[in-house]
Amino acid sequence: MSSYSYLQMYQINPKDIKRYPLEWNKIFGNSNKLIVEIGFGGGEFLVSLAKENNNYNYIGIETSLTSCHKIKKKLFQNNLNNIQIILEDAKFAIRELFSDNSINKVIVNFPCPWPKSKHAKNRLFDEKFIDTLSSVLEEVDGKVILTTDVFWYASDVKEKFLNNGCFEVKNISEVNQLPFKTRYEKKWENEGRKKYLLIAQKRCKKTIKRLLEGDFDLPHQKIKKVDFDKLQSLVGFKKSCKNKTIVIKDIYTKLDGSEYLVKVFSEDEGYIQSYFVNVSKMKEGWLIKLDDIAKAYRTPAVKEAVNIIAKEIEN
Ligand SMILES: C[S@@+](CC[C@H](N)C(=O)[O-])C[C@H]1O[C@@H](n2cnc3c(N)ncnc32)[C@H](O)[C@@H]1O
Repeated sequence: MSSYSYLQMYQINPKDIKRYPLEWNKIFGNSNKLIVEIGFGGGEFLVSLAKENNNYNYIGIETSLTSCHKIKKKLFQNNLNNIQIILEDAKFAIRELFSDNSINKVIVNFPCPWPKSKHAKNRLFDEKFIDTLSSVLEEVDGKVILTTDVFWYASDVKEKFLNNGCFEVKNISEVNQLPFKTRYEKKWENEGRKKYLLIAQKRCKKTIKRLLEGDFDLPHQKIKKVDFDKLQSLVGFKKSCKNKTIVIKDIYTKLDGSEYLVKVFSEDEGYIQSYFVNVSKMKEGWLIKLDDIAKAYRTPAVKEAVNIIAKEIEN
């Protein structure tokens, strides 16, 4: 296992990252091609794939902490060091943590289709995510392999890949079984459902704009004096502008009044983070900064939150 401290099996600590996207070759300690599975669930597929073929590096991305715990056990049991696990929303992780032209295959097995139109925003494959894929997949050879039990979902994703203009998409085909059975495959088999395979292959050169570009210094501001009434009245503050939203939920005070913690929720293009901004007394004036314990990516909304708090409370 590599000595990179920001990737301790699955929890990335943005505080330790000096450069985005991540340098996966250095993390794995070799230059093998990358295969990413999104939503690996029980991890059956990813672990079997990594056991079978050691010539690739594998990355699993999941939003479920339980799934990450489960796969971690399997990695230890099988002594596998060619898999890294990321606990994160794949739409964010794939865009911010992978450079252009860096992933050989993205595999998605039985994603939730979110059938109701009011839930459509939760579907993994939307126009923006497909645009991300058009940049991070390897040119010419890079592929997305989707298996689903829902035909309309496969058709919908196919149309989105075609509309993007960067992909050659094969006809949706019915498959008997995956090379390694997943929990959901078993579940749908027991219900007698069919399985559909969609393969989209990248056919262009593309780059996209990322949130985590530029400077990653700890966001901070200094002011001479604090207006404490204004500070207390910040609870409930909300501001939205240019794909960013900042909401202040609460303020906690140290008993001696020398330090305040402002609880913030912020959103960049749909990616939500929650963290504290620290307001603390210095020898001269006050320092407003992202709190040291915050595990927040230093996105534009996080920087904006620090700037807004400083501006709003200055006396
Ligand atoms: C229906 S389950 C399928 C699990 C597994 N692939 C299987 O076939 O058994 C979908 C999985 O995707 C994960 N998931 C959903 N949205 C995600 C996202 N945006 N990023 C990463 N994982 C996601 C869920 O936590 C869940 O474990």
